[in-house]
Amino acid sequence: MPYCHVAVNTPLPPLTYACDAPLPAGARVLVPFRRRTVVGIVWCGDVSPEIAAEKILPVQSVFDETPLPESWRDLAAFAARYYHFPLGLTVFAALPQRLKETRPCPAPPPAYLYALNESGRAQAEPPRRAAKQQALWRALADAPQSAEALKGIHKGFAPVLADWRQRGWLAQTVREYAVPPPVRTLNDVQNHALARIAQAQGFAPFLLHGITGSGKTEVYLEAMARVLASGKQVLFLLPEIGLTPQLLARLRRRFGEMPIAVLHSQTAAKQRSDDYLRAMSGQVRLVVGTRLAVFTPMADLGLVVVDEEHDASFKQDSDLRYHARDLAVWRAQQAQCAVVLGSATPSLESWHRAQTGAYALLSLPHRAHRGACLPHIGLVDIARLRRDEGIAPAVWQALRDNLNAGGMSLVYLNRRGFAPAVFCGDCGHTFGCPHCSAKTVLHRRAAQMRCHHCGYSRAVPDACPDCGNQDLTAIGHGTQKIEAALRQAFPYARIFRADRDSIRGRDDWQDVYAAAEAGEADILVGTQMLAKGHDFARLNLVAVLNADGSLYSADFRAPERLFAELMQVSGRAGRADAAGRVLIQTALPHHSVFAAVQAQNYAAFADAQCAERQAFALPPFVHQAAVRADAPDFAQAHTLLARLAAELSPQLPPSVVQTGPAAMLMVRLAGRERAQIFLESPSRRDLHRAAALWQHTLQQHCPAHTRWHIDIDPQNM
Ligand SMILES: Nc1ncnc2c1ncn2[C@@H]1O[C@H](COP(=O)(O)OP(=O)(O)OP(=O)(O)O)[C@@H](O)[C@H]1O
Ligand SMILES: [Zn+2]
Repeated sequence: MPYCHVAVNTPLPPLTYACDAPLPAGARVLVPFRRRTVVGIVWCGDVSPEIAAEKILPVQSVFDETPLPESWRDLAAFAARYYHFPLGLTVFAALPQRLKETRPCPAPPPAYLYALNESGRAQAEPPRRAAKQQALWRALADAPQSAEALKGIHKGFAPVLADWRQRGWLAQTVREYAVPPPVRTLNDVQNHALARIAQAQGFAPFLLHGITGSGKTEVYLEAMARVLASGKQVLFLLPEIGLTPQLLARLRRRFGEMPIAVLHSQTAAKQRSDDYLRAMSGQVRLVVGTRLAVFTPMADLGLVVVDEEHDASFKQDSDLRYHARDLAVWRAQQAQCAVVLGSATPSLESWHRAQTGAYALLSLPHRAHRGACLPHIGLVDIARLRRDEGIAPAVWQALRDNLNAGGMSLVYLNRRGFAPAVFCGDCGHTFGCPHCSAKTVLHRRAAQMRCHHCGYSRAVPDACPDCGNQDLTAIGHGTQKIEAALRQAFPYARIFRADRDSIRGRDDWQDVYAAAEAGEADILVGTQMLAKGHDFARLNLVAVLNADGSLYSADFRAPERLFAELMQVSGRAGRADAAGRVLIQTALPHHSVFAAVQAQNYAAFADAQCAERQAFALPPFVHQAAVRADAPDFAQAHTLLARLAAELSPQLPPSVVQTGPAAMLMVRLAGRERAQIFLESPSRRDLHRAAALWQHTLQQHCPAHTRWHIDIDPQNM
């Protein structure tokens, strides 16, 4: 009897089942597991059993679906190995919801074109009184028609079409999509970058470093167009908030009716599995999405693009802690195609690779729109200044002047809610989250105090729980409070706020965009949502209200992140004809990050940071892994790691340095306290050996109250 290995959604390695005939690897099956029936993916279709044959249960049923291709299985296997995460869990993390369910998930039918065939033409037209049917008939006699086109002629076309097809009057062909001609001509530097990408043979990683507004997106679009025109597939990854209606509209403009799979966490389950399967079968050639889209099976991948490659949202911070950019590069290598990582402020990891020659560097040093230049960046020292509603007098003045002159302004702060802290002026009581080492944030409209880390919320207290004082003070400013202050100061201005509270669905975005794009907004107030990727011609003033927060952080990536954030948001100003101006409020105007931001010289900043990282033996000069444990009580997590560290230390490869255990920067999260150990080595192989050792040990020695995980290339401390 044949046996197979099946990956199921558990930490166990693939399990052995019996089957009637060898099964194709990648097939979706139902298998009995712990007295339930679960979905599994056949990992090896024909194996010899390692356990007694009578103990092996049979596969219950095999879905009649196309198996997941080998390239996809290799990707999942690689991710499981690299991130030291169980294969079964990795496989299921990479599948869309519908494919994890115990029912068939048929592939959606391809898009067809319909036309009358010989026998159809031989029939009489429908009678005149059925005017709509007659219109359908004529269209079908005229030329092949898509379902959308027919719907435009007659909303109720479907039953009519079905009837005619049944009578054998119709021919149907799978619809082919051509790539429309380019919308605009690229400038010389864009063309140069495009040519390098287009000429690449085999695996070819590029770092496209282009300042904000330099036309990187246009380069991606043209590189994508060439690959799509050749019939191959393209994977285009963007950060969580880069997937805006504006970008989708740009893709539509460039690629016309060509189907695009758009995959992100908010895509409806049915749509996601449909798109997934369409990409797998090659029906859809262009896949656009956030980090999870990196797992889309694509049979004929010809190009991978990662926009804003430095963005932290490409790294998943739970379960399978993968970095979508890094997996994207791996996929390009697997498919032997080009991969373009683009950014105005590349991650130091990618920059370093471009410096050492591992990636080819392409540069777009100027803004693309003729006449647009980089904005002027000014610092507003707020250490000694009195601020009114969190805004310095110079910034108020600039906003007022710009409003009077008919300009559009963006007020940026990285803090949603009304006020970041509420406290009691009498006894000093502050309102922390009971589950995290964080303060709760006041959301005034919802009349709640919320924790932005775990989602805890409570009603706004009437009085201080310690001393009964009813006069509680809200300190600091969130987007809601700033919006209120701006509305009061400029009652006639058209003000829009965009943050995760005000923007829930696509329509909310659409409203803000439509207004901003049409130049019908005077002031935009918002968080990172507004900082990235947008291109509003009238926007000529950016005010950054709180830039300093992260400079007090102990995370060595803080300056890199702040620089990127400030360059991004500054980059929204002056992208078209209006000259741009940026004002950054800071209490630390002499900090070196601000000098670099003012100079708007990424290369100089990156080289200085790299020199520092090298001196302190930090990434990208060493590779890191974090081993973390969390428990109800810090001591439990700490003790476990300390004990195992002492045990494992003599077994580690000599190049691996092990530090800790120490508390995570935010110790308490959602009721658990967290400790971590860092493993560092200049050798990837040694690091992986050490991580495997830890994984193996923790699997055997972790007490029930403690959870653990390994984070390879951790981005958070
Ligand atoms: N060759 C060109 N000729 C004229 N205008 C161009 C050209 N390329 C791009 N643009 C325009 O310049 C602006 C910036 O282009 P694009 O959005 O592609 O830049 P980007 O580098 O992707 O921007 P960012 O990273 O800041 O989001 C857009 O308004 C775009 O339409
Ligand atoms: Zn919390």
